[in-house]
Amino acid sequence: MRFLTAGESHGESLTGIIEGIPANLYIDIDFINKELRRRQKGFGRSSRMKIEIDEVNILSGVGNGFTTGNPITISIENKGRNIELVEVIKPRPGHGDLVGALKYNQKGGRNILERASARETAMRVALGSICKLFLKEFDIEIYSHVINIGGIESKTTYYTGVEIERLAEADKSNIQVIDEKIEEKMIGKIQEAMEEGDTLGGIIEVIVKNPPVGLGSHSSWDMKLDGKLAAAIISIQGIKAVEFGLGGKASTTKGSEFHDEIIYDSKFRRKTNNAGGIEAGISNGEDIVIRGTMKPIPTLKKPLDTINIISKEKAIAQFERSDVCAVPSASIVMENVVAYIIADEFLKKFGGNFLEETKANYNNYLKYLESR
Ligand SMILES: Cc1cc2nc3c(=O)[nH]c(=O)nc-3n(C[C@H](O)[C@H](O)[C@H](O)COP(=O)(O)O)c2cc1C
Ligand SMILES: C=C(O[C@@H]1CC(C(=O)O)=C[C@@H](OP(=O)(O)O)[C@H]1O)C(=O)O
Repeated sequence: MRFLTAGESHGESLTGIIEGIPANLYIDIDFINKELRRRQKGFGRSSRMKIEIDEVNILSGVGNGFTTGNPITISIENKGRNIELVEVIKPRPGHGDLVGALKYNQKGGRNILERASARETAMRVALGSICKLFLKEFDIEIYSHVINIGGIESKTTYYTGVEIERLAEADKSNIQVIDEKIEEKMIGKIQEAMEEGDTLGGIIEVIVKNPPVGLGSHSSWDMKLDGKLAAAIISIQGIKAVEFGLGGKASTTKGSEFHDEIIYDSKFRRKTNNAGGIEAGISNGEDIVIRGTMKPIPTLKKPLDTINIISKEKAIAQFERSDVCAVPSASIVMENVVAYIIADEFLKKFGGNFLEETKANYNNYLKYLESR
């Protein structure tokens, strides 16, 4: 598979093309639009989220509700495009304004931020949700929840014992968190930052339920599933760290505690899941558990010091309408970016130009696994 997105934050619309989804997959447009709305929620987002009501328009690759095997083109209108676009000559530390203006020989940061902006993630969610629909055909589901905002923590799923069944509950919350009491505290923390003219980041956990053994490969660096997932997640605006399973805690855990002992219970399983479901770049059949850390939003109402690109004099960074915290939205983006990588690897392994063919290949593989 491959995909491409195009479109500026305040341009006419966003466009995306995804190629390689097999024919005969039912495209539930309501599901895609619901994913887009999930991405827009969250206390701490700017007024832009009240202007945009993201909805897809499918322009190719789908007929009578089913994929045809042709490239699928999607567009999403930018309802928030009618604002005055001023040049950004007092670049914001942490955004793309200065680096982009220098690299592309632009007077200021406007043309850069228009594309660096996380508006682009609306299209990645739309395309990723097609991948989610594909994965659902194989009972693979992807969940996320926010486990930290500005230092306020919620339990991680897999080693502190939050039952995996509760993951869907995060959707009921305004900020994609499982625990209501923690939700209140997190909202309080965002409110505080808002009043101080500051911003916040946090940590997101994504769980892939029911992946088969064998996605990705150990055999070359660019075929490893963890490497592909990490690259895709780090490419989300603002994400600065990615970890799998126990992640950073691996450095302080003994081998005897870290590694997941192998058991056999009609199939090969693990007693624990500290590896986060991937060993040697290959999924091991346990849930895939990934965390992404998001930095605080770079645009501050109480701006940081910077330098005027034209005069080279000291200045304070330009402020324009901005989110204070977008971790809940990034959580939905992360789910969908993960969906693309998992679907891509799934198709690399099982192939098929039409859904029934992929299913037959998959069922054959499951039979083979049973025989091991
Ligand atoms: C959902 C989402 C919303 C964001 N909203 C803003 C915002 O309103 N203002 C801002 O300065 N940055 C925002 N960001 C982060 C910037 O887009 C990002 O920091 C910038 O493009 C630079 O990229 P980098 O942080 O990956 O280096 C947002 C990120 C995400 C994922
Ligand atoms: C538009 C979205 O997010 C935007 C991401 C963003 C940035 O700099 O990344 C800056 C803000 O844009 P604006 O200045 O127009 O309010 C966010 O609202 C979106 O998520 O759909």
